[in-house]
Amino acid sequence: VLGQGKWYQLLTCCIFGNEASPTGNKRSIFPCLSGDTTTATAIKLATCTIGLQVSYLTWGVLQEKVMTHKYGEGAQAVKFKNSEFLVFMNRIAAFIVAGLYIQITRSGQWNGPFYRFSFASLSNICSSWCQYEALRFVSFPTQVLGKASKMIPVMIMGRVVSKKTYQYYEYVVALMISVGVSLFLTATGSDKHNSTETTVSGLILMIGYMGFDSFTANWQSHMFTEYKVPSMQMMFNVNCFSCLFTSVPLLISGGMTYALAFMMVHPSFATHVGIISLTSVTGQMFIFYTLAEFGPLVFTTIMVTRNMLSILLSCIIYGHVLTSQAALGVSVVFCALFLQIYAKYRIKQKKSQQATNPREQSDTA
Ligand SMILES: Nc1ncnc2c1ncn2[C@@H]1O[C@H](COP(=O)(O)OS(=O)(=O)O)[C@@H](OP(=O)(O)O)[C@H]1O
Repeated sequence: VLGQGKWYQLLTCCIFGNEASPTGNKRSIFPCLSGDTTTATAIKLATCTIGLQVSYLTWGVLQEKVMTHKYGEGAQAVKFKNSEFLVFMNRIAAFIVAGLYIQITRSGQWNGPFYRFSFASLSNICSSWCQYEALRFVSFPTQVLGKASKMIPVMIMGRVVSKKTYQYYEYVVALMISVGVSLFLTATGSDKHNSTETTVSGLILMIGYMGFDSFTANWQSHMFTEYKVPSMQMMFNVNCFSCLFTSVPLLISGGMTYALAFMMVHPSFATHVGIISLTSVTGQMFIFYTLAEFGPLVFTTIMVTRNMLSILLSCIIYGHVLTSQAALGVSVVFCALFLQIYAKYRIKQKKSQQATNPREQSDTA
């Protein structure tokens, strides 16, 4: 009787999960983007890049505005001082949207043990915490510069988490992108006004950020391949744990009461938070779609080149001239991306040649 009860089923699903459906993660968030041809893959990749760029560009600008803008009039104007609340709002919005999507499309497919999603949630929260804490010891531009080399830890973590092996050219590409983005960011003045001295604590927190961040993407990718988890279920499950992990400290510290009272007094703050959460939701939809379709390395490449592309775009729009160092940085990054595409094409060509050759031999025989 116990073995057939609803609660028993729920418990086993949480611990062991359901059996993976063979079409699991093929149920895409963006059903219009289907197909495996080169053109279809290129369209998917372009959509992921644009989606991540637009979402996180708007998100970044608004988040900075909310944290630096003073709400209220004259001498009574005050700044909002609780970044943890913004992280919580982003997670709860993502949780609600993913839940509504699953409910409306009736696509609930509970693949994989539920508790295993908590690992990605915990490491994501830890990476966010390290990132915000590091800003007390290193300047924001220095942090952005440090993140430029994030592809290498993602590759190392890929070996640890999923025993993934990378080709030599992929390490070369990662190194070239790290160097190119760093060259570009230092040339465009992104590392000027470095008022905060970089300390050992800052360095340790940045290493912590890289470790947790690379674990998150690799673990999610592992869950996608191992259990065929659909992207929206990943978003729902990870954010379910994240809501729990972020709300408890907020409630204990009184941050939740402070933030809700701030919202009541300054309705424009509530509007800003709503818009940030919305951009965070679209950002997460693109994160999980990109991870499911292309894996953690491509996802990190898009995120790493994100800052450079946005500065480059503003230079093009406003007609700013790039310094020779910045131009060199952009050239190195584009050469690396070209090298990656070319190497993948050559490998694919070699594989198809190897597959067709035996048939040709048997035909002639
Ligand atoms: N894999 C994965 N899963 C879920 N969420 C993720 C993931 N990677 C990045 N993020 C969230 O995206 C926000 C921007 O992250 P980063 O600052 O690390 O991005 S960047 O690499 O510097 O561009 C940031 O959001 P906040 O935590 O709300 O600040 C990250 O938590």
